[in-house]
Amino acid sequence: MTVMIQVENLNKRFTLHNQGGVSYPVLNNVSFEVNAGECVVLDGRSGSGKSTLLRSLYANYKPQSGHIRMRHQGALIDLTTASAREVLAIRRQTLGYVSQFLRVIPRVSALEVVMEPLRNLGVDRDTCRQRAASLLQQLNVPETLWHLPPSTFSGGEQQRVNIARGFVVDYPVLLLDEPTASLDAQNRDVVITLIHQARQRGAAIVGIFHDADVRDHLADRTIPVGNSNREYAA
Ligand SMILES: Nc1ncnc2c1ncn2[C@@H]1O[C@H](COP(=O)(O)OP(=O)(O)OP(=O)(O)O)[C@@H](O)[C@H]1O
Repeated sequence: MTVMIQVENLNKRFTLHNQGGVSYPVLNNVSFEVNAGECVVLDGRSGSGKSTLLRSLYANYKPQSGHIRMRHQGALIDLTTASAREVLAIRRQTLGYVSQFLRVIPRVSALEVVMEPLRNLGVDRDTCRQRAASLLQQLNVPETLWHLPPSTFSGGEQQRVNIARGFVVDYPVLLLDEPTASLDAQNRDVVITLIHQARQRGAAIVGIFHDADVRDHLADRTIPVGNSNREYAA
């Protein structure tokens, strides 16, 4: 078994500088590992820190202490000490992240939005276009929308464009924050299939899924997230 993600004694605390510096812990000594070909689901009540953990795994948040190691080109690299340049390289080649909402870029078509991560790897335009079109088709995004910027798309259409963008590269590690939240049953099943396929090709997947059905279909394991004894400090 190949360990792809190794989290060790992770501590994350937020400090609200505009609220008199009040600070509170969200993640307390979190440790776990995820192997290639495994899908683990973060489990905890609302506000327990699931998204915070996922964003920390994407190096959006810097923890106060602990380690987050990702296998990138064969070696485990600690994201908590990696340089900005290393983090960008890891995101480009190794680490995919599907957030809850699409970050809409004005004037850029849905097809281009989906193609971009593959283009950034130096893949030729035709291959990128074919791969992006195939994903948009699978996710039932009507072809009439492909050449329009997604800013006017419905919530579910934007989410499907976001999912296509997240799956256009065969990332070795995938982080999924509620990818099925605004989807109907048919499209939810397409996303479940895409996640299954990613797992089968050996991706390590960490997800947040509130839908119990989706969790049951996908979870090899759940990782409890939570801090029942939050202590506030000024
Ligand atoms: N950027 C931030 N600054 C300050 N506090 C934050 C920040 N992000 C999250 N928090 C706080 O950290 C706690 C955990 O939030 P988080 O979004 O990780 O929870 P969650 O488990 O994903 O919740 P949900 O299931 O409702 O989406 C919450 O109390 C939230 O208010």
